[in-house]
Order: sequence, then C-alpha cells, then structure tokens
Amino acid sequence: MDTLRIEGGQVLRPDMTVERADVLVDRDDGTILDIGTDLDADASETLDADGCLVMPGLVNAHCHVSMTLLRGYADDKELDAWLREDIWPAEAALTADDIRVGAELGLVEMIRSGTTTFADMYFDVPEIVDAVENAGLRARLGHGSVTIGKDNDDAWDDIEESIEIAREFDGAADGRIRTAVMPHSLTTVGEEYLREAAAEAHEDDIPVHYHANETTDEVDPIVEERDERPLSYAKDLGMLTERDFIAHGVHVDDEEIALLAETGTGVVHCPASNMKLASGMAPVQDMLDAGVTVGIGTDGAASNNDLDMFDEMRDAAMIGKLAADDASAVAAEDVVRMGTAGSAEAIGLPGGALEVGGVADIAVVDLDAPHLTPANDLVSHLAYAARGSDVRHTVCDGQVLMRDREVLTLDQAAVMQRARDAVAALRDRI
Ligand SMILES: CSC[C@H]1O[C@@H](n2cnc3c(O)ncnc32)[C@H](O)[C@@H]1O
Ligand SMILES: [Zn+2]
Repeated sequence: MDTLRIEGGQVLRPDMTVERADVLVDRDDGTILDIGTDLDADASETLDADGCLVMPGLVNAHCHVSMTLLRGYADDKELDAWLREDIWPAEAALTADDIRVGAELGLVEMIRSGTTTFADMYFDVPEIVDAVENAGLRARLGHGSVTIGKDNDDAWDDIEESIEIAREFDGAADGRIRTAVMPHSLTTVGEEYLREAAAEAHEDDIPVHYHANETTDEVDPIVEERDERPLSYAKDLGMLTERDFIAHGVHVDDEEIALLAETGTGVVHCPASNMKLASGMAPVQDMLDAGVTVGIGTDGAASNNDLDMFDEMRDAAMIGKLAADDASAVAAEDVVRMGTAGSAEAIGLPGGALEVGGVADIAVVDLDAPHLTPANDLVSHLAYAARGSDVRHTVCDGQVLMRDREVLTLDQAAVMQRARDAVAALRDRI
C-alpha cells in the first residue's frame, strides 16, 4: 500500500480538541487510515509536522477563482457600480487562456494558504476543470449564468450551458470535481430561467448555487415587485433544498433564516467581500442558532483581495460579533468549524474534519512564529492569529500539493509570469 505519514505534530480533532498524534494516509484511495501515537506501518513518504498543528484542509465555499487577474483592478465601490462599471466590462474581454491562468494563480494561492477544497462560479469552466484536475484540489464548479440584458435565445443558451457543463464534468478528476448549476442571482436571472435551471439540476441530483440577499439594492426590488422576501421567492422556484447553497445571505430576516434551516439550504458567508463592498453584516450567530449550515468563502480576489481562508475566518469572527453586538458571538471554535466542516457540508463535498476513513485533505500549520506564541489556545490561534503563510504542507486526497512551502503541482513562478503577461494584454484590450 502507498502511504503517507504526517509525523510529530499536534492534531485538531472534529470536536475541536487538540492532541499529539501522527496521521497515516492511504494514498491509493486518498483517505485517512489512522490517527494516533503508535502507528506501526512504515510509510512510503513522510511529512515532518514537529512544532506544527495538523488540521483539516480549509474549504473556500464561494469563489470566482479566475478573478485573481482582476485583483486591485477596481476597488472602493459598492457592488452594483463595481460590477457594471468595472468588472463586467473587464470580464467581457477575458479569453479562455486568461481564465486558465487566473485559475492557476488562484489555485497556487489557495494551496499556499492551506485550502484544499473550493466552490467556484465562473465561465469557460472547462479551463478551470483542467486546472483543478492538474493542481490536485477538490472542487465544486459551475458556469454562472446571467440572463438580464440578453434576448430570449441567448438567455436560454446561457442557462443550457450551465446545465450542460454541470452534467458533463460531474465526477471529473477521479471524483474530486463535482458540479452545480449556477444562476448568478435572483435579480440577474429571470424567473422562468431560474425555475427551469433548478428543475433540470435537481432531476440529476445536482445542486443549485447562486448569490442571494447580498445587498439591500438586490432585496428591495424583489420585495416591491413580488410582495415576498427573496428566499421565499427562491423556495417557490425550487431553489431552496438540502443540496443547494447560497452565497452571502447578508440581508435575511427571521422568516428567511427559518426557511434556510427548515430546507437545509447552505449559506456561504463572505465577510471580507461584504465589508469591502459595504454590502452589510450577515446575522451569522442568528443563523447558527437556528441550525442553518453556514460555511465561509472569500468570494473573488477582486472584492477581498486575497483567497486566504485564515483572513476570512478572522473577519467572520470579528464582524459576527459586531453584527450580534455581542463579543461572545461567532466564537473561535465556530469560525474554525465554519471554515472547514461547515463549508464542506454547505457545498456537499467530503472533508473539513480529520477522522479515520475520511478524506485525507490536510493543512499543516507551522506554530513556530512570534504571532503564534505562546500556544495558549491553538483553536484561538487558528481563528484570530494564524495566516495563510503559516501553512507548511498541504495535502489533498492523499497527494502532497505543497511540501515545506514549495508548491509541487504547479510551477508558481511561471504561473505568476503568465498572469502578469495576461493582464498586460488584457489592459491593452479593455
Ligand atoms: C457569471 S459568473 C459569476 C459572476 O459573479 C460576479 N461576482 C463577483 N463577486 C460578486 C458578488 O459579490 N456578487 C455578485 N456577483 C459577483 C463575477 O464578477 C462574475 O461576473
Ligand atoms: Zn460571488
């Protein structure tokens, strides 16, 4: 058997306790064989975790990975103006090659900060599928459809593309890639298209993922036109089921929170994007109290401006307290759970916990740093003090993606140069 042993570290268990243990991985099927101090098997490969915390790989539950190319391209605007004046015109000029290199740049960034799994909405999805397959991460990918501003035929083509992409690539990369049908939002996609997209997706047991209740500018017109809240509308459309997950969920009222809990729909909290675009403060503690499955996502690198899930967990804790006006809200354990198991559950992928028989998706965090000293409480450190750059090794599906901070599955320097060249050419075209 081909095995990997991560040795000498402390291990974060699913109940958020930390214990001294080694982790033995079956690389043939990508699962954890054993966790303990007296593991007897000789391993084919070892990773040194002395002085480190071995934790589940982080799960970035909402992203637009190729938007790394637009990092710093347009800042300091609210969502609608940012999308319409800057981002959508720039995206209209992106080529399939741009999407590919942007995705690779984002994947390098994720691997370097301990993210092993993500959910992504974009276009030219076959490029992203191929990049993820080669980089070795786990992902739920989908084509984001927008129908406003399109004639009926073009609108249906865009919806059909989302459905076809989801069907074609579900199970790619030996099952590491799953898909979702991804209408962009409840206001940028018309009612008949949303209804059909959800029905077709669910016919094949494929989830639906979309932006919802992100800003008041998006919520108010729905309430005015339909005399119902957006998530009640989404439920009528068949888009609020256990498989489905929404991004943002900032402006949700108590009835919508109850609907999310009742239906088992996941919510991906994107605190940095919500702050940067001044979208608002999501009632995360209220959602957790109601039993909603809540994960965490970075959103794209143009509204964040990085893909570091450690930053995101800290932001989630900070703004969660502010939103609840309660310093005990969205506590350290809650955000670490949300950034790992909560996100995995929301997007319907395995991972987010280190347990025997579970997938070997692992981040090894080096604790030997001034900002992580003293080690009073390691869960507190993960939530409030650690940075993506503290990650020493990253493993996904039993494969080592980064060893001693060297990314093994992508050529980091070459990807960065291709990204610079792509953006220079893009800026000439825009
Ligand atoms: C049609 S593919 C996805 C689409 O979403 C855009 N996007 C990026 N961030 C956000 C956000 O916070 N809310 C809504 N839409 C967003 C992205 O630029 C793509 O056009
Ligand atoms: Zn988004």
